[in-house]
Amino acid sequence: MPPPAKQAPPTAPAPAAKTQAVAAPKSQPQKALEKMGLRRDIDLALHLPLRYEDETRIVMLKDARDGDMVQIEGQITHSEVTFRPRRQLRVTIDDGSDTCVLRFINFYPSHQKTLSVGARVRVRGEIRGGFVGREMVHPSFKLAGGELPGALTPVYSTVAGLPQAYLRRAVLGGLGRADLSETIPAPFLRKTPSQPLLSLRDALQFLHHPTPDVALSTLEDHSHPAWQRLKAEELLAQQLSQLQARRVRAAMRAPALSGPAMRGPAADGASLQGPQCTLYEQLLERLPFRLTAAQQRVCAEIALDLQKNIPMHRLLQGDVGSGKTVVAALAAVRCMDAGWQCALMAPTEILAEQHFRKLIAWLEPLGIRTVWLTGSQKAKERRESLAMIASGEAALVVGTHAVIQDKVVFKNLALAIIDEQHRFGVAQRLALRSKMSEGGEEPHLLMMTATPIPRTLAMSYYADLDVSTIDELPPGRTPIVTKVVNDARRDEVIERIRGQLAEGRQVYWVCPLIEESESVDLVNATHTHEALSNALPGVLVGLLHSRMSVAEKKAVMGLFTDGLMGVLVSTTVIEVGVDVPNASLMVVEHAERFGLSQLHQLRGRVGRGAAASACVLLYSTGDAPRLGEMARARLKAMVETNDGFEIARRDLEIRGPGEFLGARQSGAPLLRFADLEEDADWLAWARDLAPRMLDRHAELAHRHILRWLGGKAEFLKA
Ligand SMILES: Nc1ncnc2c1ncn2[C@@H]1O[C@H](COP(=O)(O)OP(=O)(O)OP(=O)(O)O)[C@@H](O)[C@H]1O
Repeated sequence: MPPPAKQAPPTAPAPAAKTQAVAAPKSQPQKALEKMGLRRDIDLALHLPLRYEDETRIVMLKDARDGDMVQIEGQITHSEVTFRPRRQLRVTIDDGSDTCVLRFINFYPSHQKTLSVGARVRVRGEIRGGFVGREMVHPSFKLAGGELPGALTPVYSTVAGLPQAYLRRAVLGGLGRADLSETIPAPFLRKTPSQPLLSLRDALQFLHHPTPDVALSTLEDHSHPAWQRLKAEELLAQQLSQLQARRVRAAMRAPALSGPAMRGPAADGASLQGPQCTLYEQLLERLPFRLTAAQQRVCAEIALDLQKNIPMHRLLQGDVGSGKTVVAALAAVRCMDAGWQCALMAPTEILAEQHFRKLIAWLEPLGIRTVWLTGSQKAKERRESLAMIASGEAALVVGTHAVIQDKVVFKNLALAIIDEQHRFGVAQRLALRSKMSEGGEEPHLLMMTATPIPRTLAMSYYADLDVSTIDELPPGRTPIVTKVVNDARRDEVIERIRGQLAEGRQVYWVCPLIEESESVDLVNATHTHEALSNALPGVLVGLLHSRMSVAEKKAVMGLFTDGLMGVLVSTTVIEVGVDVPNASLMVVEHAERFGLSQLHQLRGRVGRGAAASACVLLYSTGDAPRLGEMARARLKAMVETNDGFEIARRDLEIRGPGEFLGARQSGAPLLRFADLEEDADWLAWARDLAPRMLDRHAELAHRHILRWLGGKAEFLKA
C-alpha cells in the first residue's frame, strides 16, 4: 500500500454552480464527487458507509491476536531503514505489554520523522505473526494524544481521485447541511405499533457514525432500526413518485383514437373486405401468418388504451423473436385509421432500418406513406422527409433519435413507438413528450423491449407504466440448440458452418472487440473475418462493426438480408432486432465475456424461421485453468434454457437488480437500500401510505419525492 498522499484540507463541497456568481474551477475531488452523483447535500448524506473501522479503543498488544485489526498506542524504541530483502523502514513500538514491528516498503521522510525513536504514536493495522515476531505492514499512524472518537469510523465507497478523508469530511458536511426534516406524517411513523421509526436525521447520524456498542451484524444485515428507516423512506419515495406519475398522466390529454376516419380500399385497388375495410383489417388480412393468442391479447390492450383521452404509457415486452414488430405496426395503423400520424424510433440506425424495411413492406401496399429520418441522411432527402411530416402526407415516420430533434414538426402525431426503451434515457423520453405535445395534447407512448423484466421488478420499477407481455412464440419454431465449445475446437465449428452453408442457410459469427486494444490475446472481428474468408473459399463473408460508416453498414447488412452473403462476422451491433429468418447458426466468440441477457439477444438472431437452429458459444479461459464462476453460471444458463424470462431471472440472480437494469441509464428509480422481497412489509406500508400522503399532505409528499429523486422529479410536477 503506498503511503497516504497528503491532501489539502477539503473545504465543504462547492455550493451548486447556479448560486455562484463566478463558478470557481472544480478541484479533482469535487469533480470525482460529481461523477459519483454526490452533488446535493442530501446525496452526500445518503452515501452510506461500506464498512466501519473501530478507532474508539486502544488494544494492548498482549491481548491482540494474529489477524485482528487493532489500534495500539506506544513508544517507538527502534527505527531503521533496512535493505534486505529489499529497502524498507522497520520501526519497533512498545506499548508496555509487548512489542511489535511496523514495516513500510514505500515510505517518505515524513514517516521516519513521525516514527522517530522516543515518539509516542497511535497505530492502526492488522497484527500478523511475522518472520521475526509480530508485525504490522503499512499501518496507519499518527502522534498519540487527542481524544479517542466516540463512534466507529465510516469507510465509504469511492473512486480514483477522491481520498477517503476528503469524502468523509464532505459527507459529514452534507449530513450537517441537508434538510432532514420529517416528511412522514406522525400517525404513520410506525409499521406496527411496536415498531416506531427513528427520525431520518437520527438514522443517518447513526449509520454514518455508529456508537461502538452496536452489534455490527445488525448493520451488515440491515436489520438495525436505522436501516429500517432508510428502507421505509426509499420505498415511500418510490411509491409516491410512481403514483404521482400516474396522476400527472391522468391529468394529461391525448387524442382518443376511437373511430376509423380513414377508410378505403387497399392502394393496389384490391378490396379485401369491401370498401369499408379499415387499414387495421387490411393489414391483418395481408399478413402471411395468423397472430398468436398473446399478440392478439396485447393488441387488444393497446387498442383499449388508444381509445382513451389520457396518454397511453405502455411497455410492450416479449422475448426475442416473439413478434413485437407486427404488434407495433398494428398499433400504428389503428392510429392512422383515426386520421393521425405515428412515429417509430430505434436506438441504432441498423435497427431503425430493419423496422423501416419491414414496415414499408407491410404498409406501402395499403397506401400508407412512410418516411425515413436519421442524422446521417442527405440534406435534400431530410428536407423532403420533414416537409412530408409537417404536411401530414407522411402517416408514419421511422428513424433514430433524429425523430425528436427540434426541426421535426408533426402535423398531428398521436402515437410514438420507442424500440428498446431502456436505451433511451428518461431525458430523451421527456424530450419526445414535450416535443410532441401540441395544443395541450400528448401522444400515446408505446415502448418495446426484448429484455423481459421479471414480474416483481416490473411492478416495482415500472409501476408508472402499464405492461403488456407477449409470452408465446409464433408456432413452428424449433428450439435453438445451444452448445458451449472450447475455442481450441474452432475447426469443428467451421466444419459445421460449411454444413449449414451447403443447406443454403446463413451464419452469424459475433466477436466482442474490433481491435486488439483491450487485450492482446483477444481474437478480434477483423482477424476472424480474414480467417473465415480463407477457410471458406467461394463464400461471401462480410464484416460489420460499429466503426464502419452508416453506408458501409447498410450495404453489408443489405447483402446478408438478401441472402447473398453466407457468413456475417460482426461485433455486437447486431445484438438486437436484426431479423433474417434464413440464418440458422450463431457462433459467439469469447462468449465468456458477454452478459447473459446479451447472449440471449444474440442467440435470438437465429431460430426465427422454421429451420432447426443452433448457437455455439465459444469460450476461452486465457491463461487461467478454468472459467470464472460467474462466466460459467452464464454459459450454463444459456444451455439450460431458451426462455427469455427465465434468462432474465437468472441474470438478476447473477448480477443483482442495479446492474441488471443498467442502473443510471434506465432512468428508473432504482432501490439502493430496500429489497422488494425482504422488505415486503415496508413495501405494503409505503403502498398504503402513498395515496393518503398525496391526498392529504401534498407538501410533505412533494418534499419527500424531491429529497430522493432530485432533478428527476421534474416530470412529476402536475
Ligand atoms: N404470429 C406469427 N406467426 C408467425 N411468424 C410471426 C408471427 N409474428 C411475427 N412473426 C415473424 O417472426 C419474426 C420475428 O418477429 P419480430 O421481428 O416482430 O420479433 P421481435 O419480437 O421484434 O423480435 P426481436 O426482439 O428479436 O427483434 C419475424 O420474421 C416475423 O415476421
